[in-house]
Amino acid sequence: MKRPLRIAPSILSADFSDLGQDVRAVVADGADWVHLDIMDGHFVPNITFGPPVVKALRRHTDAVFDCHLMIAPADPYIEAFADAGCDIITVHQEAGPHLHRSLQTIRNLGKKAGVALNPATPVSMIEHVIDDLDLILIMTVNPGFGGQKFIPATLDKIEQANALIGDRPIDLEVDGGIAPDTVGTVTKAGANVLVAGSAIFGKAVEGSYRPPMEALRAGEQ
Ligand SMILES: O=C(CO)[C@H](O)[C@H](O)COP(=O)(O)O
Ligand SMILES: [Fe+2]
Repeated sequence: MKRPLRIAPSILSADFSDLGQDVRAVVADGADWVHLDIMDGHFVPNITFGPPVVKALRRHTDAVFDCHLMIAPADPYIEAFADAGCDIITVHQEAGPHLHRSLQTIRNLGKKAGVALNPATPVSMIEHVIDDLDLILIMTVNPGFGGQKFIPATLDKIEQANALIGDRPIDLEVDGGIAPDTVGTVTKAGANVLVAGSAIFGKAVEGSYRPPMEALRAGEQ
């Protein structure tokens, strides 16, 4: 069963002084989801924003908010992000000792549950929670910053995650260094959700995000 290709622009590379406008623009130009990077300055060496900003952005669009929590611990904040308007809540496997509990908390709040794996974390770490997942996020850079170079060693993990998913209705997302020149290999390996920040917000053509998103779609293999 082939999963549909989705483009999820990461607003980490958007204009932080005018996020509402950039979110509206990228959705109007054809984004499937909006990817929100939540960083705490502890799990990753960078700080972004929390539930109040998610809530403020929620007023600008009905698009799916794909929320990537790079925070540890995550559990105390899951409900706040759900209430703020996240649709998909992804926690890192490395963020705490009770992944199964985190995923159940997310689903019990009526949200889709995702797990993210850092480049050094093996796919085998999530074998026993596979039926508790709606999304697997394979980090293709070390989390914390936009504009980094894709790590080719993560391709094997995309293939392994794709095999683990099998026919289950689970999205396979990649995040970091995704650009027209890397889309082919990651989609061939099985990824169907492409997160991209700098390759979309840094590549507008005459103010439109449509051309860079079309360039990503065109790279699918
Ligand atoms: O989670 C992230 C960083 O931790 C971002 O989603 C990701 O880096 C997007 O940026 P780019 O497409 O520029 O690599
Ligand atoms: Fe992300």
